[in-house]
Order: sequence, then structure tokens, then C-alpha cells
Amino acid sequence: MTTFKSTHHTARKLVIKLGGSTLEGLDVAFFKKIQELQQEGYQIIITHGGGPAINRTLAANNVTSTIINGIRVTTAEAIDLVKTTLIGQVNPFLVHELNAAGIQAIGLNGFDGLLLESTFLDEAIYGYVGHIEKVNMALLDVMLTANIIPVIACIGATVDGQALNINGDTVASEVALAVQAESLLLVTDVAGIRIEGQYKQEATAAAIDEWIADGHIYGGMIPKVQGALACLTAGIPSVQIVDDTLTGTTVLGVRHSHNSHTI
Ligand SMILES: Nc1ncnc2c1ncn2[C@@H]1O[C@H](COP(=O)(O)OP(=O)(O)O)[C@@H](O)[C@H]1O
Ligand SMILES: CC(=O)N[C@@H](CCC(=O)OP(=O)(O)O)C(=O)O
Repeated sequence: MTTFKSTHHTARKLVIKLGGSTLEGLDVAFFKKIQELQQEGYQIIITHGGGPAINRTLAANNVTSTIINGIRVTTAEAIDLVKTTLIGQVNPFLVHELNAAGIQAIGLNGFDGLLLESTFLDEAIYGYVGHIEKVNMALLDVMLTANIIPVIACIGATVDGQALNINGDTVASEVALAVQAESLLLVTDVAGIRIEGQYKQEATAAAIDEWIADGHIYGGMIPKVQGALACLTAGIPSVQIVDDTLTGTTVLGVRHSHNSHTI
């Protein structure tokens, strides 16, 4: 494996997405790694999901939901619960954990400075689910320059002020693309892509297409690999799907397969 050397004059940006399946159990070692990456000179942006917390809130309110290819169909009733869970519970929990570990962090969602300007993805199919039109990079840069980690909940906002639910992996890849991140890490509860019981160290786009088609990749792994491939195609040098020890699968893009590196 070769090390990718950035030719950009701007600081190296790293986007880390924490899945709902992992963020409740992050340990001291994880936060130490974040600090080490900051010391190495990376500007870090954290985005997060919260699927399990949303499931609990919906169940407590007797609201059912269906999931199509990892995307939750979000009714008018569900969007308010999704919004309050992500912005009111999950986001401050994570911001607190970071601050308590001595890492400066500020919680954000799509409404703040219209950070994630969104439109409906396809209202007839998905209901209140967003498609990101624009990311307010300038706002993120203010925080990054001040050495503060923005912690972004996956709620988008329309220009009219309607909250929209967006899959956490989609937010992570859109933010990585917007800030031209050097690397995107999708942190989840598995050490990467597992096929017939074996974790893959690397995965090509062609292999991923086959694994989706034959059902080896399903559910919540689908938005991850789709986001990963979108980033690689658009020139983000490195995308990895990892567990909280940051080990897992490096997704290889068509043009960047010899440029991948491990954080
Ligand atoms: N090929 C695969 N390899 C690993 N995990 C997979 C695969 N296909 C589907 N999955 C599922 O994807 C899950 C991770 O997605 P998800 O539950 O949405 O996590 P997160 O909350 O971190 O986004 C895994 O726990 C696993 O159940
Ligand atoms: C539209 C959509 O699917 N939204 C997701 C947002 C949370 C999420 O993505 O959480 P994880 O990162 O834990 O999977 C949902 O409602 O579950």
C-alpha cells in the first residue's frame, strides 16, 4: 500500500461518520485516536447517524416504519420523532463525549447556517427524506480553522424550513465531497464488508455491484458502499468502512485503486 500525499495547500480534511450502532459504545482508545489524527494535522468533521435510537423512539410512540435499501421511509409523524431524537438526544450525547475527552466539538444539523440545504428525495416513495443540494462549507471552515470539530446530525433542511431525514452515510459522503476530504471513514459495528464470513481488506466497485446484486451486501451496508463509490468516483482519495478500532475495508475507486492509503 502506498501513502497518498496531498498536493493541496489547504489543510487535510478527514470526515468520520459514526453509525448509531457504534456511537453509544465508543471507548477511550477511540477518542485518543481522534486526538492523534488532529495532532497529525488533520481537520476532522464528524457526522453521525442514530438508527437504533430512532427505532427506540418510534417504538415508544407506536410508530412503525419501513426501510428500503437502507433508507427509512419517513412519514409526517416519524419526521418529528427522528428530528428530536437525532438533534435532541444523539447529537448532544456525542458532543458531550468528545468534549469530556478533551476534544473541542460543536453540535450542528442541517438547519444551522442552512448547513445541509435539502429537497425531498422522492416524496411519493420515501416521504420526508432529504436529498442534499448544498453544504455550507464556509460554516464548517470557520470551526475547522478554530480547531473545533463540527459534529453533524443527519437532518437536512429545506429553504422553507422543513426538516428532512437523511441517511447518515449519505450525509457523510456528501460532506466529504463538499469539503474535498482527503479521506472518509465510515465507522460501523462491523470491521468492513464481510462476504461469506470473511472480512474483505479491499473491495472494488465491480465486486461491490455483484455483492449487492447477489444479496451479500444488504440493508444498512448499501448506503455505505454507494456513498463510498460516489466519493471515489468524484476524486476523494480514500474511503474506508471500519469498526471503532478503525480497521476494515478500503473501498477502491476505478481511478484511485493504486492511491489508497490507511489512516
Ligand atoms: N456484506 C456485509 N458486510 C458487513 N455488514 C453487512 C453486509 N451486508 C449488510 N450488512 C449489515 O450492515 C450493518 C451495518 O449497517 P448499519 O446497521 O446501518 O450500521 P450503522 O448504524 O453503523 O450505519 C452490519 O451490522 C450488517 O448487519
Ligand atoms: C433516511 C434514513 O434512512 N435516515 C436514517 C438516519 C439515521 C441513520 O442513518 O443512522 P445509522 O447511521 O445508525 O444507520 C434513519 O432514519 O435511520
